[in-house]
Amino acid sequence: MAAITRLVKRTPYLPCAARFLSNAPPQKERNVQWVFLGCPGVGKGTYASRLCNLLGVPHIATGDLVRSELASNGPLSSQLSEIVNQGKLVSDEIIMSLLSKRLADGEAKGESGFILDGFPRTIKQAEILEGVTDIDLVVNLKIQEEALLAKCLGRRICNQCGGNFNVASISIKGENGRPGMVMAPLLPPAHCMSKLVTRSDDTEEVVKERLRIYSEKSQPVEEFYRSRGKLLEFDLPGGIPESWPKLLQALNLYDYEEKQSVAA
Ligand SMILES: Nc1ncnc2c1ncn2[C@@H]1O[C@H](COP(=O)(O)OP(=O)(O)O)[C@@H](O)[C@H]1O
Repeated sequence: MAAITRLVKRTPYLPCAARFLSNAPPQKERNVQWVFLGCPGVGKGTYASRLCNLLGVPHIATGDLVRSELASNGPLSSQLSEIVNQGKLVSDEIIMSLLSKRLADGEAKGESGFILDGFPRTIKQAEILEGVTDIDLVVNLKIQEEALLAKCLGRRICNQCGGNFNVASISIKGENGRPGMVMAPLLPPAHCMSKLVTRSDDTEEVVKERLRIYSEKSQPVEEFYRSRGKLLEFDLPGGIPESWPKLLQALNLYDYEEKQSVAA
């Protein structure tokens, strides 16, 4: 984490989304350092990568780092493949080493700021992160539990362009005061259709284990950040068309997106 430590020492931080957009005179600003938390399948990757495009910061997903290490057939590959395909968590040491390397590579390329997705996933990881840098904001994405399994099982990746899609069509009836929810599938363009693959850890058995591990090991991380006043809870009201504008509003970024699209 040397890269991240140096990064922080050089630059003061903006503590939250509202400050990020405030009209206060610019300080020596650095880009946002945000974290996305949420159960497997909730949509962390989708919303984190959209926000990263908007804010011009890298989207760093530790799941992607693990998958690319696996695909490299390096010394850790067989150990990682067993852990990931059982739905277990990779050790904190391995994750910290993959993440430090990713941050150092980014820093060498001149990256500043980030949105972390899938990290921290344990209290130990949150403590290590807190020891080396300031996180401005932690977004805790939530969705009705019934939708999670279907969303994970519907995930598809295009093995050519790497795009993420979802073939699940979700419709949950509202009852006992709980609102209903409809989520249309997120289908790929025609040229990706025949190249869709499913992640090897997105089987029903493994997803259920990942959800169990999330509540045991990762849910306490929500409280870690809540107690520090950094947690923004966000209940996804539906699919991207309903959720994206509301997320921007919650982050005080609605006008920012409009200004960016006018400038483009
Ligand atoms: N921060 C982390 N700590 C430990 N293991 C991780 C971490 N991030 C990713 N992994 C490993 O990579 C797998 C895939 O992660 P990810 O793509 O984030 O999946 P999910 O869809 O469950 O959010 C996890 O099940 C776990 O084995």
